[in-house]
Amino acid sequence: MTQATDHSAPSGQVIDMTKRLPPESLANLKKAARAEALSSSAGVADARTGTVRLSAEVDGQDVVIEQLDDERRRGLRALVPASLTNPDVWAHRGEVLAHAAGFHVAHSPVYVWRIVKLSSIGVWAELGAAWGYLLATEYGADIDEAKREAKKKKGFADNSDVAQLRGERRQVARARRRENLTVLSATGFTSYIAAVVGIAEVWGVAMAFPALIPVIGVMYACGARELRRRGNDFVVFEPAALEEDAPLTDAQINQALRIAVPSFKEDDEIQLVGLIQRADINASQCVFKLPAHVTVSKLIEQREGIAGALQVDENWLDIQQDGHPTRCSFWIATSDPFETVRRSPLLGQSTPLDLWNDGAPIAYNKRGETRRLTIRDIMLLIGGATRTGKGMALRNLICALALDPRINVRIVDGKPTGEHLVYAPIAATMFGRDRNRLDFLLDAYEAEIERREDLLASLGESKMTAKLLKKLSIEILIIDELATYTRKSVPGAAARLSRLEFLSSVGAGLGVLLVVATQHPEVEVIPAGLRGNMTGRWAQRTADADGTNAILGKGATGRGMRAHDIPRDKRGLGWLDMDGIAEELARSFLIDEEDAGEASEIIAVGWELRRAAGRLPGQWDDPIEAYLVQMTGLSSAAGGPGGRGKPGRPGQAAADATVLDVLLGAFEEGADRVPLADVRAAFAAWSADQWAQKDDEDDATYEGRFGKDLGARLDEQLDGTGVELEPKRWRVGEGQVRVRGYLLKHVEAAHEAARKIHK
Ligand SMILES: Nc1ncnc2c1ncn2[C@@H]1O[C@H](COP(=O)(O)OP(=O)(O)OP(=O)(O)O)[C@@H](O)[C@H]1O
Repeated sequence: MTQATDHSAPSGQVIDMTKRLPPESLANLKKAARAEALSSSAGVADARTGTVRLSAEVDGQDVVIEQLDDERRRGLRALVPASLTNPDVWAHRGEVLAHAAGFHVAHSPVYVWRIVKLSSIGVWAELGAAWGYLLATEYGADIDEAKREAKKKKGFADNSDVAQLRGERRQVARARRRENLTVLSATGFTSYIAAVVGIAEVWGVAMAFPALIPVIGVMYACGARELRRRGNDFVVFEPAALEEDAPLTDAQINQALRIAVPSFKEDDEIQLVGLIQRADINASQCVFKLPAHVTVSKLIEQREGIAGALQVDENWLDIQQDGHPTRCSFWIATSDPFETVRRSPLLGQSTPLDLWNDGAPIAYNKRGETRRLTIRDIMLLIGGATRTGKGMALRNLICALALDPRINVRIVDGKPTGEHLVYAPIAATMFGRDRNRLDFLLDAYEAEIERREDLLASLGESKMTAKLLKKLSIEILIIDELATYTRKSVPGAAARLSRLEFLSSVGAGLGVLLVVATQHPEVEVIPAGLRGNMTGRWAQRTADADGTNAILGKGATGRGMRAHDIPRDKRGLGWLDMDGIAEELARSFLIDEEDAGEASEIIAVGWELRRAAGRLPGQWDDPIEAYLVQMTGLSSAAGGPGGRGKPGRPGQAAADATVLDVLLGAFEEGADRVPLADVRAAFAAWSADQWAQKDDEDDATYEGRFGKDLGARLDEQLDGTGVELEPKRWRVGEGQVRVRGYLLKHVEAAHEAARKIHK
């Protein structure tokens, strides 16, 4: 019995807490309780739950929760080995039995034929032996020999010896036929035949069959003995376990290892630890010990051969060391373990996650185990061809990040699709396709790294720890389609790459993390230096082996990680290579935003959790966004005004901004003029599609196009005001370099004139 809880309530009043919970929390609680009960050793709902007794039922105590005594409840069960009470073991045994029964029934005509054949051999051999005994045929050889001797020695036939032997044979044969045993056997045999015929006549042939079973059994044994005497192998019943679709047995494993692993010799055998059990609807698993001279690593090397011997795809097999080098955890599926799409465990989550300790659930491996990315020191690289599931991988990650308010998420999209806009409400920073702004963001990150170094030094810490999370958030920068910013032809790519490399090398210890995704896994886009710092790598289907190696590192394909062989229809499946776990195939969970709005749901929960914690964009002083606003006049917090991934003037909806607003925002604080280069940067940050330099555009063409478009848009906005706004020239620095740009007083005048007319 558990102890009554001390509290101050004067009487045993029952409060129904469930009535106070919101419906989805109640549903989650029920789900958790069910899961907890099901995971109990008995696996039934009442195995761990107890009885609640109210004060009316007990003296002197308010509420008593009586829990079943574990020891008493288990009773004898504690003495029985766990493998015998494990329902998965029984399920597997049931499958083996059912399969064996089906197999042998299907093979019964073959068995009947073999038994009849063997019995016929037995009958024939025994009749021959009886015949020889009764006629004393063993004299035949002696008589022949006597005949040959007589001819050879005297030159003419003297058959006296022969006659003597023949006489002797007749005498012996007659004596044998009169022996009691012979008479009895003959009488018994004829009576037995007469009885069988009688039964067949009276009750039918079917009833006579059981009466024939003993004689068939004897004849079968005689036939088997005869074949053994002749040295012939014979098999009547075939082992059901070795059939292609048979459930896993130790016989199968032994046979497969003998075929595929050279060091596993003919007389070697595995030793099962516990029993084979069902692991999933389509899989079995077991643990076994290997002979001392065969290690698990040898089995892993020969994975492909073992799979072939067991007649399954290599990816349906999982072999892991379990403790010492000769103890193996073996898992095999009878169909593709990644066939079924699994939904994210984040769906229905309503409480904050602790990604520092528990990690973000991003994928499942073939055994169905959840793979978690601990947001502590991870730098993740996701690569793969187009439409292979990189976006889904990021969705799993970002949705989990949204649910931990201690993490600042910054998303820089290199693609025009806007697929990440759904995350804007929780994103501390979010913008797309603006490399100038990314450069500013990297400036801010470098400053943040310095700030953190100073802070840690002042606190006497050398790196980020869980305890520091209260003072310092985790910063995570996610760049989708890295190539937009780092391809060689992109202006500033080399400098940007080296800054990203720096960030990935020093950030981890300071809680500044980097995640990049690309569909161009080429050395030019992800050089070895950057890739080497990425402690997590996830290669989804790539175009070729070079692409795989560019993501996973040199020699990855040689080690069996052939991401280019992943089937096209298995989107989201990839080779995951993370520090701390063996490289393995893993498929991202499905979060269906397109048809079911699931990402929006999770982000809404994250938004609420962050709002309550005061960690929504705008609710806290963000030095990084402040720097971006200072440099560009535009904010990209929560995806900028309106959450459209386009930076805008702080406090203004991006959709409503005018070219004059953006131009005004391009002036640095206190500056009376702005050079055209900064104006172009501000416009590109506002709307990259329209104002940023295109990849195939040289500087002169871009500046020409920009000037023309800006002039036209300003004229349009100033139409009817009588005001004209043109760039001016001035000289700067010692060299008196000529610069073109706008003067603040002109822009302000134009802004005011336009405001009046459009009011
Ligand atoms: N784990 C998964 N389970 C089921 N479907 C998935 C999974 N991962 C991706 N998909 C589906 O595959 C398709 C492509 O996914 P996604 O958009 O993530 O690919 P991508 O590599 O980001 O594409 P792009 O190259 O266009 O950016 C989508 O329809 C998505 O729903």
